[in-house]
Amino acid sequence: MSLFGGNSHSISEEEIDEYSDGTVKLRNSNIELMDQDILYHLALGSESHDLHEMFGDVKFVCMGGTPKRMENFAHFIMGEIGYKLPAGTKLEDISAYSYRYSMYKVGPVLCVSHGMGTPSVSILLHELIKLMYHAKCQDPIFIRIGTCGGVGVEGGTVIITEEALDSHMRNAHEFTILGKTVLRPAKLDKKLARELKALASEDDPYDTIIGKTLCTNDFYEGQGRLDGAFCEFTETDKMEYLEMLSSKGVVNIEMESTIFAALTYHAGIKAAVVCVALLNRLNGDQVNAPKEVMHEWQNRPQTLISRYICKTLAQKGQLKSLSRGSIKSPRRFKLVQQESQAHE
Ligand SMILES: O=P(O)(O)O[C@H]1O[C@H](CO)[C@@H](O)[C@H]1O
Ligand SMILES: O=c1cc[nH]c(=O)[nH]1
Repeated sequence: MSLFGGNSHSISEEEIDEYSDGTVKLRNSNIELMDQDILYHLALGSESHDLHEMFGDVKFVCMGGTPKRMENFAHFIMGEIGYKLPAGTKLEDISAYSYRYSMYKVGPVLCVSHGMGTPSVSILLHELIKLMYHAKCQDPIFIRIGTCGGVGVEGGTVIITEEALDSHMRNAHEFTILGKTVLRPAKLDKKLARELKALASEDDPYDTIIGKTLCTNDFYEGQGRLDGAFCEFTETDKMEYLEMLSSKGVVNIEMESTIFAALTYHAGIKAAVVCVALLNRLNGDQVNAPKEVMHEWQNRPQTLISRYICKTLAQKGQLKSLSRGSIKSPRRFKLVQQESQAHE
């Protein structure tokens, strides 16, 4: 019997046909009937802003927990794809006046902070999916660039999620809608995950692996930590739990992957989750690596995603046009191309 019973709505073959022009179709007919759609938490609206003009060229929507990480990523990707801002302008936080999320646009790349945990990511995804719809974006890809705890995996390792599991080990996300439980499949794009893995280089001074990710609703008790304000289990209980996770192929734990996978899949949008481990949970609970070390670690998923974006744009012949003739780091990109071809 299907995990999703009668209340799930996974995409059928006919529905996939709906997406064949590449634009994002909303599965909510109410939106079309509204005079305007206010994307409240992004400080944008379908009448107050020309969303097609502002965002119609977006191809990659990259998300991560903190505003600073996403601002850094925006600057980094700008250099990598050689994007030049119009003269006299600087990178601005488009959603600054929402005081909720931060959003930066670098040509076809949107960089958005999502906060911590399911409710925060869920609200953002509803509004970003509607933004893609209003802007008539074609085939956007959503990528979460995060941090996590490794399970048998050392700090600094980059982990690409192949399957997101909830705390009951289901490849699904549980919603409560009108007081009823609705389970939706939490499917990420397997081909995209493999493509990302192929962009890891043997010269990278760290490992990049693919595995299952456990998504929890809490950082402390929910992830089996002994160091929260409360703890009603023993160290032995914790280790048995982590070993059980490991025996089922779980390599990391974080807090957004199932909702991210479930909502993007429900919208027919290809998605991936790439996180760097901040510690190996088999060795402890406290995140105590030095700040500079953690900062460098957090660049690693960004490097992988940048390789993917550069490769995709180059394949479409769009890399040079972004920089109006000058690719800032051609040597680096050539290297990346060689690496990915070698892996293919
Ligand atoms: O680094 P980010 O993207 O915030 O993700 C991870 O870090 C937070 C916990 O510290 C959780 O949101 C978890 O999923
Ligand atoms: O252990 C960790 C580290 C980062 N993020 C998490 O959710 N858990």
